[in-house]
Amino acid sequence: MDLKDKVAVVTGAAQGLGRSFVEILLKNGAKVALIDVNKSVGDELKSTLDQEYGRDRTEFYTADVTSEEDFKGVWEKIVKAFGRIDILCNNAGIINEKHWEKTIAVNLGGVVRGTYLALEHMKKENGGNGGVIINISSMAGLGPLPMAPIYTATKHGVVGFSRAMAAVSKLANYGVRINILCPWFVKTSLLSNFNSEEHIEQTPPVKSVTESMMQTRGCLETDVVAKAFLVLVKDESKNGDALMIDPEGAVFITFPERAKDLRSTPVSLETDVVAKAFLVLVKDESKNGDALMIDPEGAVFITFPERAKDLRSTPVSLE
Ligand SMILES: NC(=O)C1=CN([C@@H]2O[C@H](COP(=O)(O)OP(=O)(O)OC[C@H]3O[C@@H](n4cnc5c(N)ncnc54)[C@H](O)[C@@H]3O)[C@@H](O)[C@H]2O)C=CC1
Ligand SMILES: CC/C=C\C[C@H](O)C(=O)/C=C/C=C/C=C\C=C\[C@@H](O)C/C=C\CCC(=O)O
Repeated sequence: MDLKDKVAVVTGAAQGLGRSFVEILLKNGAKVALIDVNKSVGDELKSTLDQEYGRDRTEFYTADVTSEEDFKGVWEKIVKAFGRIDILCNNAGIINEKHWEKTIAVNLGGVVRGTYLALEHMKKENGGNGGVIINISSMAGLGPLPMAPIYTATKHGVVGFSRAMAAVSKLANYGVRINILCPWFVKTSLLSNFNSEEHIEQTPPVKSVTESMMQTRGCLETDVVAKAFLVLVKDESKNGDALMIDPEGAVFITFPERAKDLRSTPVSLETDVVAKAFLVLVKDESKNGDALMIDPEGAVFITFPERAKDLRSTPVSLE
């Protein structure tokens, strides 16, 4: 995809990764509508971008992605102002394990809302021009972070939802690609706020797992993650793909095509199988964090990769 004169929308655009996605889109010739709930920081960025790129390349809109009225309202303003939207980056996200309903509303609800708004505008059956949607997950969307189970759940949800919607778009010939970006820890205020504020109630051993991960392998800079984002925007062969990036580089994840393709261990059951399967999970005291899948062929314990890094993948160059 050539980005010259294309129109992009980025949520959570005022700082951190969202700001880096805005800047790499501008550097590649696109016009960008910035959406963020933080008006003061957003206005400040808009004036900075005006000086560097000119006033006609960007607009800033204050909106909360958890609000249908807000998000839909600014979406309609953006279409009116720019005439079209070709790219959407659902980037807005928070981490707060105590106020977990809000975390789910922003990290998953906001992605769902943005994806649906974009598909209604972009899909060819509605007279749209097609386009691409990049949903920002995390490596916590590929492997569980013990100190952030809610955050992990929302990021796993972004991966599952995006892969399912990419399949819908392909089957229905929407002409819209939907891809997922899964970064390691990145130096932004989300990460620093998380470390400094009491978002969660965790025992020391749980906290040390995450802290040791950052200490041993470091954190990414936003501009490196933005290069991975650009690969997902521009590569028109990618739909339903997840690009994972950590200090060792970027790799496309190879997911099993179907649940049946996951590695597994059979479990014997007789009649009344679903209740029997339930009882196995209740009674077997060796099981914790285990998933028992049951279908007409029987019941199997799924063998998940221990860590995101253990998933099959294909390296990609970001130069
Ligand atoms: N920083 C990290 O270590 C990683 C971050 N991510 C994800 O990347 C995305 C961006 O994160 P960061 O740049 O680190 O965070 P950040 O906190 O630096 O920036 C997030 C932006 O989203 C905005 N925002 C928050 N809630 C919103 C809402 N309801 N409506 C509209 N805007 C809202 C904030 O005002 C802020 O400007 C998030 O989805 C996060 O989960 C993924 C992996 C690693
Ligand atoms: C605690 C969350 C802090 C910040 C959230 C940040 O926004 C983010 O999304 C960071 C994600 C980083 C994830 C990094 C690696 C995840 C690996 C998973 O497979 C977890 C698996 C096990 C942890 C121990 C290990 O050896 O990897």
